[in-house]
Amino acid sequence: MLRLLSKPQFKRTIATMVDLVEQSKKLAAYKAVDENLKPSDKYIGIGSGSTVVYVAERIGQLKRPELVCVPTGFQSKDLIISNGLTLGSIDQYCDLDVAFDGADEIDSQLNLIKGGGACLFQEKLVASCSKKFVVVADYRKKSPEKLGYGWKKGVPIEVVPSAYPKLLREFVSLKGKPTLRSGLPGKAGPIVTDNGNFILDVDFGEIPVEKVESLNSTIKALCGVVETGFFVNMTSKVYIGEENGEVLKIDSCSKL
Ligand SMILES: O=C(CO)[C@H](O)[C@H](O)COP(=O)(O)O
Repeated sequence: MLRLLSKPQFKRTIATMVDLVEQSKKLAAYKAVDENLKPSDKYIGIGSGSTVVYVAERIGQLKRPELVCVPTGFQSKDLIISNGLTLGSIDQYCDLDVAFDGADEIDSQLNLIKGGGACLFQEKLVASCSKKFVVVADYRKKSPEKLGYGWKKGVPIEVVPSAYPKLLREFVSLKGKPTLRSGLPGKAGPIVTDNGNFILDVDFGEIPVEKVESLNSTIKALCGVVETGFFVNMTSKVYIGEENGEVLKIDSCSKL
């Protein structure tokens, strides 16, 4: 029988759910750092988002002043500095030992959708400069069969501002539903990325694992596209914090 929760009960339930998600992010991030940051590593990529906050926190606790951390955007730079880590930039250090980052969705081949925080270009640059790309996420991000199953906001695509009207048309021809990401409520008009570009969120519905790579290539070939939020064949390992407090570790041999 359906029982309605009182307002305080509802608030407590939401608070418990939020705690559970935060806890799972932290457990995944700590384990990923502990298992992947080797004593010989020196150059580290630090991604963006709320899960990577715990990656930076953990690395900060290790007190390794020799580490140089390369950010994927403004938030990430701030995280590096506030955790007492040494900041580098990708144009100084383009040969990284390992990069840690979050994801918006993960399929069974470890393809990702990223860019929920509008940092996808620099995230992909840093990931592609890293020997190992380690993803940290909570249990809500798993969509083994189809990207777009859990993540309903569309695939983030960073575009050159002057090209966006032409790209809106082209995404419709590709059977997508594009939306120019708005800066509201903080800013009237579109979001402007750390690279001075716009973000189009394009809803392609649910995308089967075997179609991700070709869709990504088609989008990349359009004039005006800077980068897509699909990360294909890039992920070395994924650490997922589960609801029960365990951390699921997946690599290319043990797919999701
Ligand atoms: O791609 C990203 C930002 O552009 C983030 O890594 C992604 O949105 C995941 O963020 P969170 O850890 O907060 O869920």
